[in-house]
Amino acid sequence: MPLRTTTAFAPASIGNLSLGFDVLGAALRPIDGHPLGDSVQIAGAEHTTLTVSGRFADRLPGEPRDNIVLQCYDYFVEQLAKRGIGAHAVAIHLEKCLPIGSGLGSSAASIVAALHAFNAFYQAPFNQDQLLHMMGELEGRISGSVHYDNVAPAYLGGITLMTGDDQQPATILPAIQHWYWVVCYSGLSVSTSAARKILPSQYSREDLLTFGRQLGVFVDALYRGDALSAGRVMHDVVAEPWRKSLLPGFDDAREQCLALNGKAFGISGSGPTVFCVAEDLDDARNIQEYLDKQYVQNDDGFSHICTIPDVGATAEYSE
Ligand SMILES: Nc1ncnc2c1ncn2[C@@H]1O[C@H](COP(=O)(O)OP(=O)(O)OP(=O)(O)O)[C@@H](O)[C@H]1O
Ligand SMILES: N[C@@H](CCO)C(=O)O
Repeated sequence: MPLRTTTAFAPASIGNLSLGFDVLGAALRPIDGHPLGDSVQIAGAEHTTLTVSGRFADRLPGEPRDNIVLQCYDYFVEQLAKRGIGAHAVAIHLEKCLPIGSGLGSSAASIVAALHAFNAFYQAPFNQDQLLHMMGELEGRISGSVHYDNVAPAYLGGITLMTGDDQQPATILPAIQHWYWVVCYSGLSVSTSAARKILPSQYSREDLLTFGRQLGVFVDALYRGDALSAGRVMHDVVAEPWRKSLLPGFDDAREQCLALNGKAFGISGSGPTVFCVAEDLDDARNIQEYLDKQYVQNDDGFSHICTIPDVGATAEYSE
């Protein structure tokens, strides 16, 4: 059967959700209907090439070999070879719409779109958990340590809980259906690897107990649809106290967004994007307006009001 041109899309995501450092993540879909994420197209070719387009394509490494998408291809081909499957040369095109170092899971969206597209192109040699494991490995190369809290929601959709089990790296939790998630990217860039290096290597017993309690309460609250309890425990004792120094205007933004009826406020992934949960669309619009005026620092910045989609990455074929 001839291999058909394949295009995959993977959405932006929030890592950590404040209370779940490295173990919770959520996919994002703007309510205005415009997709927020990266796309990768694969077509059969004589030589393997990578081309790029999209709003943030000019911020990618100049050398194609340094692009994580080409590294995904090499890794995918290695894994195919282990199963005795030969690879074809392909023309790869990345549409890079997420800003790099934004906290919106930009590298994860490229990785997920690429590996989902390769897998679909080769007619699904890997199952969902195997592919997710590969995505985590590639994300680890970029950020300095393997963490799934962007690749898992970008691939699976929903709110995901990382299990620590290679056989099934993530499981999907129920989302609070009426929550709006306002995300605002300031326009600055924060390197995930640098934002991990500034964190302490050890934490106090008090922080350990807070982390465990919050995570337990949050998961229980999601299963019971208890928005009040879920929102109340969204506090970050692991990263935010250290990372907020990298985010100009963070404390003011939190104070104002909570005063505008925000139910929880925090850093998206390693920042500088922040998120605020609102229960009402008018509140979400007021919060967005405030963040656009006060948190955005330059022309690269933007904001969206989002919900959490049930579906993560998608793939389609064309002739
Ligand atoms: N396709 C790609 N998309 C994003 N980053 C890429 C890509 N290819 C290579 N890179 C490089 O990977 C690194 C990504 O850095 P980092 O992990 O800080 O960003 P990020 O994934 O965009 O962040 P975040 O998860 O916070 O959105 C940068 O050095 C960037 O140049
Ligand atoms: N959990 C990761 C997410 C990075 O986007 C971190 O906070 O370092």
